[in-house]
Amino acid sequence: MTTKTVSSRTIPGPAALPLLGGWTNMLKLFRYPCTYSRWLHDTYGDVVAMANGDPSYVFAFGPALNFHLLSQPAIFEAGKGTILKMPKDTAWGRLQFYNLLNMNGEHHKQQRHLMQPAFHKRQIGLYHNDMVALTGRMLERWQSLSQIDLHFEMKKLTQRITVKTLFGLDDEQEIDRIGTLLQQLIASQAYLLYTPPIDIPGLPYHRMLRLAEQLESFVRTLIARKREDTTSTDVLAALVHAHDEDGTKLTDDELIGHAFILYVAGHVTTSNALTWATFLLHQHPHIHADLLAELDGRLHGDAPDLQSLHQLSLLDGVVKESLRLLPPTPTSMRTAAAPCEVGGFELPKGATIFYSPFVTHRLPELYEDPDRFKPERWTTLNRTAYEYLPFAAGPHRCIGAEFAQQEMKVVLAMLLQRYRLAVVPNARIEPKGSNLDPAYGMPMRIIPQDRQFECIPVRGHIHRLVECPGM
Ligand code: HEM
Repeated sequence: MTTKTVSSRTIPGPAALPLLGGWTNMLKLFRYPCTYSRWLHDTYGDVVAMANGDPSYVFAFGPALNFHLLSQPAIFEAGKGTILKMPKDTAWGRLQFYNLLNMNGEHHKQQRHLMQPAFHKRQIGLYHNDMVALTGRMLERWQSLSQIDLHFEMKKLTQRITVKTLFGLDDEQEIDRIGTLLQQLIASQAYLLYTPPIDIPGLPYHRMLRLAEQLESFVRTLIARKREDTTSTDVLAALVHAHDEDGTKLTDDELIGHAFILYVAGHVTTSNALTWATFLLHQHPHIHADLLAELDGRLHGDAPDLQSLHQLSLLDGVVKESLRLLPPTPTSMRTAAAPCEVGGFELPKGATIFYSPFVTHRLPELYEDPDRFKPERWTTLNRTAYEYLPFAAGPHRCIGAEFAQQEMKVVLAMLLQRYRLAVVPNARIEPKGSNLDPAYGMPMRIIPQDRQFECIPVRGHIHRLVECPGM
């Protein structure tokens, strides 16, 4: 066993403003997770305190500290937001309690073990037809349009794919109705930061509880249906029938909580990843042309089947590289379950430790020309789980990683063969917030695929994040 020397030095980092403490620095991090975290790393090094050296809020950078943090779940716990204090005997409390992202230890291990088969490669193959059908319907609809907000369209598509594959619904109106209910529920969470959790009509908390009850009742009915029907191939059906070696199954409350978090964790991240991948391709006409040649050569205008998805190596590189450059979860965090050591500094129990896939992905010692979009690098490059981690690493690694990559490939392959999207000239392009949403959308003109690839100049914060030849 190696003994670590613990430093008595103050942890380096930015100063905090009087009275406001570290809040202004936190706000900068939540608003600009990429540029701010990169500045912290460049200025202060691998371990940074967010305010005046306070060890309760620190940032840990680089593959070695990613490993330290993510491979020791007993010391560095996931989740632990304030929402966990919500009463567990409400519909909303149950949704939060039965949520992989908030679970730790044996409980997390057991629940994850039960959920894993629903995300096995073979099982994800069963969701393929839904991904193709819903993408095809969106592309048909685009035929009558000349301009779209690609981000809005991708959100709608991934929302539909998630609801369809999760619940196995066939009726499009029902898919949209449940999608809207889930969206309203997510949006109502934001009010919890400003308003008291008091269940009185008219207050946001009351509204949130009623929405959670509606969702709960809808999923309970579906669960009952799926228990009867052993032929369904959706995620919920797989979870309903999943069991441990000793026969243990997921309870209804657990199933409802997992269904909700799969929706929350699955669609925003994937829609942003698709938006940025498409944008990056349009800023790189040569790569765009090469990718279309690869798709033409294998698919001849058709939707990809599962087998051909594995043969499209440039498409694979494009997906990997866009997730490297603009990962939809650029930073995340863990909480110290006990006093601990990080990078030679002692941290107290309860300390919040942030880590950054984004900064790791931009380290020049790991990635040559780190700010350039070079999908071809992935034909020879091999990186460890802690050096390339758009889906995190360790026991909480994204359970939907294969699902998301399959979905991205299906959508990109179908979209690019049919249309050439061109960014509206001079559009303001700015990835912001904890999921890198394009803050001003992604306005694009729709042109039937004519292979006249061009790089159209844009303005905005994106120039600080990606070096494009034409930008
Ligand atoms: C490009 C798309 C996606 C990205 C970039 C992404 C990223 C991540 C990351 C970084 C984490 C770990 C967070 C942490 O603990 O620090 C995570 C966890 C998770 N993701 Fe994803 N995700 C994506 C798509 C999906 C999809 C499609 C699903 C479901 C269908 C999903 C479900 C989950 C769940 C349930 C967890 C919690 C896992 C656990 O705690 O054991 N994600 N994701």
